[in-house]
Amino acid sequence: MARRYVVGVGADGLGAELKNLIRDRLRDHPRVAEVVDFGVGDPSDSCEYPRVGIQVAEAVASGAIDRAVLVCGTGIGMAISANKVRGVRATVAYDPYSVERSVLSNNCQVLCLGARVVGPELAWYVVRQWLTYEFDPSSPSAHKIQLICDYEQGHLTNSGGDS
Ligand SMILES: O=C[C@H](O)[C@H](O)COP(=O)(O)O
Repeated sequence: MARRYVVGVGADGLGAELKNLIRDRLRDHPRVAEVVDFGVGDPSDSCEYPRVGIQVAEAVASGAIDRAVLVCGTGIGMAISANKVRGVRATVAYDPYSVERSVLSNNCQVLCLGARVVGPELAWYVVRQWLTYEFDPSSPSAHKIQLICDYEQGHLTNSGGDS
């Protein structure tokens, strides 16, 4: 039996309409146990993207939600904001390979989309594909994620590479 996720959704005004569409469709998705909507719901809402992105990422970090979809104009501001929260890995991705690797290589819990970049059906396709993947903690990628976690905790001492 495939795991079912508690999925958070959030947006600024530019992303509100696409976020609402994704939210409504996620509610009927078999891999989704619950959808938590962090707003904003109205395209005229002037709430800045970092306020929503950080709030949603903190919910991921605390374990209140498993994964999240964040939408702004490009997805970029949401990804930057969410990645500031310790333990959270967020990415913008649209092509199938990047969507797959964002989970299987990078264990990203947050997918960010740009409402001014993709249409609603491609966005929904990407979200559905993203839900099919689950990170394997025993994979060879796991220790690389651990290095990021170590850095976040102040424990990464080597600079790596050729130095
Ligand atoms: O990344 C930021 C988003 O695209 C946001 O929706 C718009 O930000 P701006 O108003 O600063 O361009």
